[in-house]
Amino acid sequence: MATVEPKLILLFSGKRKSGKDYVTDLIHQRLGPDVCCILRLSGPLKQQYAQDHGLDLAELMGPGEYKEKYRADMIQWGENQREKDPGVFCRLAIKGAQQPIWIVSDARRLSDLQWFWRVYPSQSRCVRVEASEETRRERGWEFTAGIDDAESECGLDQGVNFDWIIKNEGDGSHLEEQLATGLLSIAKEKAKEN
Ligand SMILES: Nc1ncnc2c1ncn2[C@@H]1O[C@H](COP(=O)(O)OP(=O)(O)O)[C@@H](O)[C@H]1O
Ligand SMILES: C[C@@](O)(CCOP(=O)(O)OP(=O)(O)O)CC(=O)O
Repeated sequence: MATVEPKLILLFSGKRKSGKDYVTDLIHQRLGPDVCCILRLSGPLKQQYAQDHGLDLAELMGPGEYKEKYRADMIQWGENQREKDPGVFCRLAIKGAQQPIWIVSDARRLSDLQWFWRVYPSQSRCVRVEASEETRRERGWEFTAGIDDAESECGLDQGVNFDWIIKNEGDGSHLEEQLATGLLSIAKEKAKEN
């Protein structure tokens, strides 16, 4: 099925356990599956990695220790693929998307953002989910050298002027209010463009 030209692309990034999946799931629930879809750059990466290495894809896609066991090698494997073709996982992730709003839940590198800025310059907005290390630890994060100090986690720490920053501390008591305000602001901006 051909990919439909989107009207808006929200490119989410954030540290491990900052709440990227949690927040994007909430937005997806709010807007509904007819209006928006969640696209994961890690989806096609994990699919190919699992196939190449004879691993359990469902486990790799899950939140547990299995993914963490292979994360470092997946990162290296993925970067090797990106060196050959920077947009490879972006193209695969959007394949067949039909909804007008795309939520990319896991942008990690400038090359990810640059691909969307180049191919969909007027539709792409960068969103950062932020949480303190304390909150992230409460959610099960532990600093891991070679991962939390590498491009996969730090690639967007500098040099990006985010269109929207979402603070997702603790139980996210102010999260709903931020989502309502942020989505309304983007909708108003898009309405002015058209
Ligand atoms: N605002 C929140 N309230 C309650 N639980 C949250 C909140 N944000 C994240 N979580 C939980 O924290 C864990 C990590 O969130 P997740 O979205 O998987 O992080 P990321 O995708 O950034 O690694 C998950 O168990 C998720 O349900
Ligand atoms: C190799 C990866 O794609 C693995 C990403 O897996 P997830 O997207 O499941 O990670 P978190 O949700 O942040 O815990 C990272 C990369 O550098 O491409």
